[in-house]
Amino acid sequence: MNKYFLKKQDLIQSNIDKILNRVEDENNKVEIAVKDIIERVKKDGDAALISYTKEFDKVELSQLKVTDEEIEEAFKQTEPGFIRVLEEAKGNIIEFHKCQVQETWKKEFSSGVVLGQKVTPIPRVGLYVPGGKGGYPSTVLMDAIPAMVAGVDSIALITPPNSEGKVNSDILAAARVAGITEIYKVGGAQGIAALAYGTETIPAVNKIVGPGNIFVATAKKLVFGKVDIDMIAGPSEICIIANSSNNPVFIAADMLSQAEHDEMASSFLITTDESLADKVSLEVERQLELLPRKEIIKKSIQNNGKIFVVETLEDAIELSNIIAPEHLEIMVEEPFHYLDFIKNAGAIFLGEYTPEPVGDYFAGPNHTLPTSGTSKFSSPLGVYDFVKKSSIIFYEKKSLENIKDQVIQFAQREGFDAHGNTIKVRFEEN
Ligand SMILES: NC(=O)c1ccc[n+]([C@@H]2O[C@H](COP(=O)([O-])OP(=O)(O)OC[C@H]3O[C@@H](n4cnc5c(N)ncnc54)[C@H](O)[C@@H]3O)[C@@H](O)[C@H]2O)c1
Ligand SMILES: N[C@H](CO)Cc1c[nH]c[nH+]1
Ligand SMILES: [Zn+2]
Repeated sequence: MNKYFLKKQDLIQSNIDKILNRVEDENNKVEIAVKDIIERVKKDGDAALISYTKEFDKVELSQLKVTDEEIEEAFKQTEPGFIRVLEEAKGNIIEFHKCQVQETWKKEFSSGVVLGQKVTPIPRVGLYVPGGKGGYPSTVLMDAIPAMVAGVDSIALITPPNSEGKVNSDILAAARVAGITEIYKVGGAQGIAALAYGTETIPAVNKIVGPGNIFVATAKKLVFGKVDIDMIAGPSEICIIANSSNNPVFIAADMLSQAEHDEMASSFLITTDESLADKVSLEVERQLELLPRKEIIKKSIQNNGKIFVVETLEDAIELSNIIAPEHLEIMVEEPFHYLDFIKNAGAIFLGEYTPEPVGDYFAGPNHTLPTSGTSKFSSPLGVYDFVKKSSIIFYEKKSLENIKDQVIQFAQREGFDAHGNTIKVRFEEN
């Protein structure tokens, strides 16, 4: 694994972006391809979806919508033990997300003046659930539950079909557990375009959420404006801060957990201890040979597996804030002590006994998280993503009269007489 020795003066965003290969490429091939896909879906609707599914997922679909019978069948076929796990995870996810609910509020700010904010669920949302090898039933719960807690009325879920033209049965079982019934067998950029612009079969949505590979993340970026999106949730990332007191076996296992997702996933270790860096590097090589997805992992580690050796723990934190990782594990002793200094991370895992996959599957916080440095300005998927707000304003006659001159003066300064007239007609003889 590539090792970098960084001194304090090296900790500059542009340096780190170069090392991480996060430099914007104007000839971005993925973006060019995704633009074409979106245009064709806008023009040809379902026919484009079927054609792209044949090209990318290698399967010819006769229908895009999953039937109720398919959902029931998948649910019945799933081992009861796994349904219980889904139910238990669902319970944890609901409990966590209920804490995010924002209520409508209004209060009398001064006599006869009531102001407030009305919170309303977004009418219709689209959830993306990645295909992946075994599908992502956990993402069904993570995408759907906050939408339901927010009170969204209409929810469509899309996911790529498998080689038999079916949706993975664990995804359907998770959808049944979550209570999602509108499901389409389409993924990638074409699925995102369908949700944004609508096709004969798929009615357009107001907002698209959920993670996916680089094609999905790029398509979400490009349809933003026609619809809202949650964030850029692309290939997974893990960054671990550890020192000599930490176990290299744990660190390597945690790094490999995210490398396993995708050839473009990233795994970083930041440490003050060079001998730990070398132990982790060897341990990664040893453990990956034992894993079934070793070919993907090798590519991911080759592309984006990096170890940074820094001089102090303070530098480690500064570097982590520059990287702004999706997942940050703080393994050092007294991890809570460092929490205040972490500025940018999608999710923060504290201590040696909180490996990242606990958050992927079970703890309750959302696993749909900002990647590629976007945790500098984005948050985990949450109930807040599924609501919008309207301001509430009420003035009694007397209260309006008290402030009439100020409003009229503002209107005059901006040259908007019609604005000022709305006040004048109420208080002056016509
Ligand atoms: N950030 C998060 O919160 C989060 C959560 C879960 C998963 N993930 C990420 O989601 C991703 C899942 O990726 P995946 O590939 O398994 O599933 P995916 O559903 O995201 O992508 C599969 C689709 O990509 C499209 N595609 C593949 N090759 C293409 C090409 N050459 N041209 C155009 N389109 C192409 C196809 O339409 C295919 O159906 C991983 O990167 C994983 O790390 C991220
Ligand atoms: N680590 C992913 C988020 O980046 C979520 C996930 C789902 N299943 C396994 N992992
Ligand atoms: Zn994961």
